Amino acid sequence: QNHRRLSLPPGPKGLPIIGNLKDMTLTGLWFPAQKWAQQFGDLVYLNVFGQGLLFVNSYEAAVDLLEKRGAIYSDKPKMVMAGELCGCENMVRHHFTASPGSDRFADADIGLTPYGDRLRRQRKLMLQALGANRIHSYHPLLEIQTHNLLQGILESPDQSQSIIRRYTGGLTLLIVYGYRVLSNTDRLLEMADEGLELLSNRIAAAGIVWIVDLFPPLKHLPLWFPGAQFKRDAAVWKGKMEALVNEPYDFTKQQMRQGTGVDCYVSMLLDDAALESKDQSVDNQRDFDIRWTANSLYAASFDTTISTLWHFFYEMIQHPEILAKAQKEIDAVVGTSRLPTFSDRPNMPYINAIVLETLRISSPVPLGLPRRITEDNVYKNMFIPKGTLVFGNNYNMVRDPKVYPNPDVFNPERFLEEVDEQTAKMRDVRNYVFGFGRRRCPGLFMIDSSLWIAIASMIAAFDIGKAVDEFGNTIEPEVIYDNSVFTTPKPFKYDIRPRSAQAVSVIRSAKGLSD
Ligand code: HEM
Repeated sequence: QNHRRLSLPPGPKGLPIIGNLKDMTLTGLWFPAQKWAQQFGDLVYLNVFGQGLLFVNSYEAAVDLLEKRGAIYSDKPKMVMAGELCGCENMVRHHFTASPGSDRFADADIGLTPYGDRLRRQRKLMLQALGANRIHSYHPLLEIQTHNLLQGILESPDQSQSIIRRYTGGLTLLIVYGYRVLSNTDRLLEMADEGLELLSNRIAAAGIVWIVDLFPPLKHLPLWFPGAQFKRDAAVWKGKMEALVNEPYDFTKQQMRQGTGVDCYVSMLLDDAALESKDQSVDNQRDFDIRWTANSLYAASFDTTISTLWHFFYEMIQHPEILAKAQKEIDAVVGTSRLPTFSDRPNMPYINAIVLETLRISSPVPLGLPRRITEDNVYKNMFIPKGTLVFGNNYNMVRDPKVYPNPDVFNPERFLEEVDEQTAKMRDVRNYVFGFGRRRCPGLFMIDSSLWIAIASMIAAFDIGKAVDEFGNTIEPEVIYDNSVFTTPKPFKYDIRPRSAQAVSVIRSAKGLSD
């Protein structure tokens, strides 16, 4: 075809056969990706062993390709390792990858187009239960879970890092399954943590190119075969991933049968389904879809939430003046005799601006989750071959100095400036960090609420500053990334303490999970 003569988008030069393998980093791929964007422009193309990788670096190009041409830019990479071998095919369909045509799918999807139809069905469920008009149903749970977070930090400020991890995992288990995590050694929480570690750093990491994904016939290697370690790993990982999907889901169903459940993602959807169905039962397909979407939510919300919260702490430590200004706003609106609630939100624009700036500076999924283009395509005279993996480089977009002057500085005020409508639209960070078009993050209303209440409550209750070591020296916090998909920083030390004796009693008396 003629357009095959057009040139590919520009990018760093690769080597024969391995292509740009050496340019790929296992962690922090968004850093070189930003440099390539500055050097080569809106589209950057690389190849690894002949597999094309396209980085979409500007909002304009993301809208043109990922939204307007969504029909061919919304597929997910086929990852034999994550999907077939590790058993994640049903979950990763929306989260990381897709593996159409597997047996398990065929069972539940007779007569339907395997890819498009399932995706539409499952996204509909997620938007139904997590859409703007349902999100207020979760507010009581979010407030209670946040009180638990504050109480945990109050009792053990030195362990606030692990308390935040527990809060984040527990938050998702609570809103998705109505499951209350009451101890650090909760079994489901530990299972989920391990499953996620496997998924994002081992199984489906964006920077890792599994040899079996490049050469799918390798999946037939016998387990004992030298070099088939990936298959042995996969067999173990698969069992773990399946337990992670089934156990919490079965818990919710049991609670519902006993009449002891709370309103959560799974129970709301099962109730909706039972209302819709004539015989009051939930059909297998719906059951399957709810089960797997629920699990995807866990995976999708954990690292993203952690990333935002740790960046929030880092910025508060670096900018005591911002923390003080935020506390002043809270004291004026909420007072000091109670904690903030969602009804205070409209009256606290500065806290809102901190939430937006935290989302911007953390860009938790900096390169989006990879898509796969299903047809050859031409854009601005550049040829993009079918099968190319496509990354929406939102990390670069939220650092565009034309839209966000001094982009590397944490400055909530940028969201409070009076600007014309067009500039305000371009500055809306939610247009970037949640991705684009048909695969845009369905959790954006949830995170908007959960992040707001967590940030507002922590600012109301605590002073946060630099930690001091045993010799009295200040410890400078440092953000070091050790994840390949999300901007989750490694833990760093900080000092956190209640603002006053009154804050202590307000925190202690707030309604928590065990009340
Ligand atoms: C600050 C927090 C979050 C950020 C920045 C974020 C960002 C993203 C991004 C960039 C994508 C890929 C979109 C694309 O391909 O264009 C995504 C997908 C997704 N997110 Fe989020 N997310 C966050 C939190 C959450 C939460 C809390 C949930 C669940 C409650 C969630 C559920 C999902 C799901 C299920 C997908 C896959 C959608 C699909 O492929 O169709 N996310 N998210």
